Amino acid sequence: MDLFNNSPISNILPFDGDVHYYGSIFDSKSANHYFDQLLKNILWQNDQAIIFGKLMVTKRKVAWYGDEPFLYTYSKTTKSALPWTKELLELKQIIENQSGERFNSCLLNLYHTGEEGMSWHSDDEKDLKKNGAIGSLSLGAARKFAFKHKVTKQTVSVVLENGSLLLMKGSTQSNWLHRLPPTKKITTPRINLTFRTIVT
Ligand SMILES: O=C(O)CCC(=O)C(=O)O
Ligand SMILES: [Fe+2]
Repeated sequence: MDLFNNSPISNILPFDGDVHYYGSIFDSKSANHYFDQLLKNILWQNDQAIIFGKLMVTKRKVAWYGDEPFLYTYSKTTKSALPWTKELLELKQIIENQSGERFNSCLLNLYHTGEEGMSWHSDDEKDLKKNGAIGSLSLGAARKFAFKHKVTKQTVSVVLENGSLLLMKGSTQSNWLHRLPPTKKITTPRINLTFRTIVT
């Protein structure tokens, strides 16, 4: 772990939200270790999405883990959380220590290449704690991540590096959308973990 590169940094949003980019919190050896373990040990499944009113299977893979078999509903599908793996519990602990927040669940995404991304949305489902923090850990290929204000349409973007932590909190999800834009320039995979709090 890089203990010298983790001082709380300033808010990257100009108003109406709180987003902190910590940069890489792991050296590349640990980041690669976690990437390999997660690729192997997570139960990756194709996601479903409603696109132009039609239920489609996405290329991106997802997984859902938590303290309890929490039900999480989005895009009209409901998933029950699987029990934490050893690596996920280690990562949860590290991110809780870094951020000073507590989480009870984690949604994982596997993007095989840059051509897979995620379109504009906010993580404001009713199962999630209102204004709860979301800790986002990125492993593998560096990808651009963008925010767009729901009213002013102002955008802000940040590159999420291998081993990096991004913390979204406060009113961010109420006021801003975010997305992972697709790009043909990146041909290698990326895993993203978003640690969340489900209301119990
Ligand atoms: O892949 C990412 O960095 C973001 C994923 C995301 O926004 C989500 O899972 O809600
Ligand atoms: Fe999200």
